[in-house]
Amino acid sequence: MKLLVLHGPNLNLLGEREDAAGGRLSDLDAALRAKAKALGLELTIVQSNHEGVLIDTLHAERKNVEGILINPAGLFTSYALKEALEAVGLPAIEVLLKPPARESVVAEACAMQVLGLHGFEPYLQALETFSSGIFHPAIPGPVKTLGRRKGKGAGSEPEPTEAAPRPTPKLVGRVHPLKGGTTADLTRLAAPARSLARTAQAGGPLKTLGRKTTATSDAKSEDRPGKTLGRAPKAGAATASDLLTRALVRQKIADRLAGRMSEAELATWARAKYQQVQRGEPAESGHRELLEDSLQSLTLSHLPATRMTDTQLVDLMTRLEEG
Ligand SMILES: O=C1C[C@@](O)(C(=O)O)C[C@@H](O)[C@@H]1O
Repeated sequence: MKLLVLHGPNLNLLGEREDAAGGRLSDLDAALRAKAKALGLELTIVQSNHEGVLIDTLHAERKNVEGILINPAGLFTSYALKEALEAVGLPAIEVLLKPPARESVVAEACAMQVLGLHGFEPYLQALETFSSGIFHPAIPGPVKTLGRRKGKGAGSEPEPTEAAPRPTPKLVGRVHPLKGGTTADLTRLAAPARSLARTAQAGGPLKTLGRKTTATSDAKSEDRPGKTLGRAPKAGAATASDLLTRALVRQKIADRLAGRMSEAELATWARAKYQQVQRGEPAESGHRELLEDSLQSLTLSHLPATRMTDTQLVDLMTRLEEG
């Protein structure tokens, strides 16, 4: 598998501008090449301080590679980079050695985001995720198995046909572990990627990476028995009309199917809702996992590589009805 690795502005000074535990950019590239060799991946690595060069590289390499690993660095809020990734339509993972000061826009066009605190681990993690085959069309994705654990081996699923879309990969919850987080929090970001790969290989529903990264969200995000639907958990939190329910998601999908909402609007809504739930806002009791999985699929449903057809949207509505 061939991958494009993009390093954004100032990463040429990695290890010089700050005390980076992992070393300099040349060390990072050496570590990436060694890991890629071990995993049987081929890398094209480009660093640039210029947004346009990064975009031109994406365009130029789009037919030569099957995936993109990008650290946009200070360009993490670039809509131009985000749109370039969307235009290219390849599975992408955003890697940031340190969590950014604010939400990454580039992450909106990526299937996953891997954040780190020390060393080059998030980059290596991303390579492992690519090599797990999770983005490969032969692996059945959660569009079919969402919310239902079939326990089948990947080999028992039929190969997707030309018409069948690629599996929907999962997001790393766009988390900010530095806000009150510790190194231990970040270790928890690394572990689920391995479990995700294993789950993908087993053909089961994919796990969320980086979900529940802080103690607070851990505590809040569990479904508590007896929790009343629609009760606002605290002042300033979600109101009943904001509450994430299966009916609400079904309504949004219906709006999209009826043309009242565009593909991109549905994806943006799903992303925002997913983030709210990750921050601990309530979801319909007993259905949190199905709702989170549905939002993750919808978040990616407008991207070429992971687009959901109308039939799949209807199928998802049915699962939400049954679930
Ligand atoms: O330049 C960088 C480095 C970075 O991309 C990282 O990988 O830690 C994080 C960005 O927020 C910052 O602008």
